[in-house]
Amino acid sequence: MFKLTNIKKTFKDKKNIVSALDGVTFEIKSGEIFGIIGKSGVGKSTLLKILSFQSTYDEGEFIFLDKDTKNLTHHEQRQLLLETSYIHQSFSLLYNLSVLENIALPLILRGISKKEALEKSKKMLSYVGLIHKEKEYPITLSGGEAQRISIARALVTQPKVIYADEPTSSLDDATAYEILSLLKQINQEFKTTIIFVSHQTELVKYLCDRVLLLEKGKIKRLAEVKNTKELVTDYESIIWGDENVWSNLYSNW
Ligand SMILES: Nc1ncnc2c1ncn2[C@@H]1O[C@H](COP(=O)(O)OP(=O)(O)OP(=O)(O)O)[C@@H](O)[C@H]1O
Repeated sequence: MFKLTNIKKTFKDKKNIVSALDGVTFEIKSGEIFGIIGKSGVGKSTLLKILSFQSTYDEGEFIFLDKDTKNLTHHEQRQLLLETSYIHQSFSLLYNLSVLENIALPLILRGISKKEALEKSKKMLSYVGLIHKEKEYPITLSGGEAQRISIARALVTQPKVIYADEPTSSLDDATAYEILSLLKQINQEFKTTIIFVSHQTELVKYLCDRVLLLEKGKIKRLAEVKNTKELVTDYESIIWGDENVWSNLYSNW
């Protein structure tokens, strides 16, 4: 689905030239949950911005859905973008729209009638378990609820890929696992490719099929993770349950 070959990206400020990505080559397969990790400043955000078409690259080749992304027309780029969705650490909900309207927004922006958009959004709201919140405004939501709404909004357009940029960084552990379980469920049910950037290593191990470790703009390691396929539905069971998810996570890394 994604094929990057020798991607390079530098930033220039008044004094320095910073090599943010220095010859990065890898592929992401359709239906995969792919993690990107590394210390602060190694190039994770730069890579995610390139993968999600928010930033250009200086050298190399980036193929997405069999299309070379270098010389796309505005229309071609928009068509590719329509296959993608993004969830953020800060949820990025619009606070003057209701929960349901937030979810419907990407559909309305794509020209779908408000009636149809709201119907589809209600289904998504049920899917993420928050139909009782449809008339509420984001200010009333907990962090976990807000992220579920943001996931519903990402999913309502039936994207081929969801970019998840530190989506659990501002959540407590239990809620973070619930959110990752939801992403795992989405991946299993809809075959959505998920690209997950996080510094929370245990969560990366829980969620991802393969993980890319960046160091100073280069790939240090790219390997499969023997993650558990279980969905975490009950936090207590993680710690005290017979099926000890924690020990699976730790022993397989
Ligand atoms: N717009 C920019 N202008 C100048 N330098 C930049 C810019 N964006 C990133 N950089 C530099 O590129 C390097 C990689 O930055 P990047 O944000 O990709 O790292 P990161 O791994 O995402 O870090 P963090 O985990 O702290 O977000 C850093 O040295 C950073 O200072």
